[in-house]
Order: sequence, then C-alpha cells, then structure tokens
Amino acid sequence: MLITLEGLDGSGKTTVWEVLHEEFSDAVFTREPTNSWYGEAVNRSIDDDDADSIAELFLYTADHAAHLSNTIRPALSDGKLVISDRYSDSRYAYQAVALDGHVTRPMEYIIGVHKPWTRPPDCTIYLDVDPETGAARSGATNKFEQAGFLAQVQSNYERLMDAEPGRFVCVDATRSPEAVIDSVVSTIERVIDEPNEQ
Ligand SMILES: Nc1ncnc2c1ncn2[C@@H]1O[C@H](COP(=O)(O)OP(=O)(O)OP(=O)(O)O)[C@@H](O)[C@H]1O
Ligand SMILES: Cc1cn([C@H]2C[C@H](O)[C@@H](COP(=O)(O)O)O2)c(=O)[nH]c1=O
Repeated sequence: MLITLEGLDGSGKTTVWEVLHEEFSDAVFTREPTNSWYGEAVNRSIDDDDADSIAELFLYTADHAAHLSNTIRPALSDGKLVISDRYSDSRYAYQAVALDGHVTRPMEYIIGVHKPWTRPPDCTIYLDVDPETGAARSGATNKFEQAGFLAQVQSNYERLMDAEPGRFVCVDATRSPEAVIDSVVSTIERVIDEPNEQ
C-alpha cells in the first residue's frame, strides 16, 4: 500500500514523516525529490530562480520515474507499506502554477504526462495550512516558498481533492505538531485496517 503526504511548503510533512518512522517501523519511508542524482538535479533547479519551468517539470518527472522503478514498485511488490513525503500530486499542484502561460490547461497536461506509467497512491494525506503560515514556517527561502505562489498551489491541491475525495484525507495542520501527528497516525491505521474504504 502506498500512502503519500502532501501539502504546502511548511505544512509540516517532514515533521510528521520523521515521527511516523517510529510508529510504522516496518514501512519503507521515501520522499520526492529523492536522494538520487535525479533528485540532486531537481534541487539545483529549485535553487535557480531562472530555471525553465518546462525543463523543471521534466526534471521532477524524471526523478519520479526513477523513484518508481528503484524504490516504490519493488517495495510494493514485497508487500510493504510505503510512505512518501511528497509524490506526484506535488507536480500536479506546483508545476501547474509554474507552467501557467506556458501550456494550456497545465494541470491536465502534467497529469496526462504521468498517467500512462505512474502508480497512483492508495491514500494521500493533505496537511492543510494557509499559504501565509506555510511561507512563514518554511522561511520563504526559495521561489516556491512565497505566500502568493503557495496560494495558487493551495487552489490546485483543492481541485485535486475535489476530483478524488476518496483518495485524499485532509488534516488541519495549523494545530500543534502532536495533534497533527495523532490525526495522521490514526488515518494510516484506519487505511491499513480498511483498505477498500478509501
Ligand atoms: N504543527 C506545527 N505547528 C507549528 N510548527 C510546525 C508544525 N509542524 C512543523 N512545524 C515547523 O515548521 C517548520 C517546517 O516544518 P516541516 O519541515 O516539517 O514542513 P514541510 O511541510 O516538510 O516543509 P517543506 O515542504 O518546505 O520541506 C519546521 O520548523 C517545523 O518545526
Ligand atoms: C516533489 C516536488 C516538489 N516541489 C517543490 C516543493 C518544495 O518547494 C520543493 C522541495 O520539496 P521539499 O518538500 O521542500 O523538500 O520542491 C515541486 O514543485 N514539485 C514536485 O513535484
């Protein structure tokens, strides 16, 4: 089973993901951008304010393809629970903003690029914070961590949740870290117990 954590920069995904290691010690923990050389290329692009948006989409997408073949599919074949800090929805939400004006209907375009070969998550936990909180918590250190940009990303995540309400679980991440972690842990326990209820 594949569970993904999504949300704006600063929503607390990494904080939760780290605690989940103790709660679900048999799971495979992974993230995008990955730690591979593909992920290093992505991180170079994140730090480049002048990076070409279409080139950046395909760097992220190449990293996702390698992530699937090297980590996700082998772990799922072994029957493992896989928990990923960011996954394909990050592309659908973030690069759809970055590609606005470059291609028509950018979110549909990006989903279309992934659809023939990706492996959709079984459940996606969305950590919900407002863009100002996300930007402030993240430190607003790169081009994505800006409240104006994150407001558009938030709208895209809301579109994705509206389109697939059965896959997403929205958690109020403006609460204390302990309260957020409790909600995420109980969501994962429920999804493991009742996989078809998602
Ligand atoms: N529920 C919370 N309340 C207040 N602060 C929090 C909460 N969760 C995390 N933080 C703090 O917010 C900052 C960002 O958290 P974290 O790195 O987990 O977010 P993230 O979603 O992984 O961000 P990014 O996508 O930018 O990597 C950290 O300083 C963390 O300690
Ligand atoms: C996977 C992915 C990420 N991003 C953005 C979101 C963040 O600003 C950075 C790096 O992610 P992190 O969780 O802060 O380490 O990249 C993106 O725009 N598109 C993606 O597919």
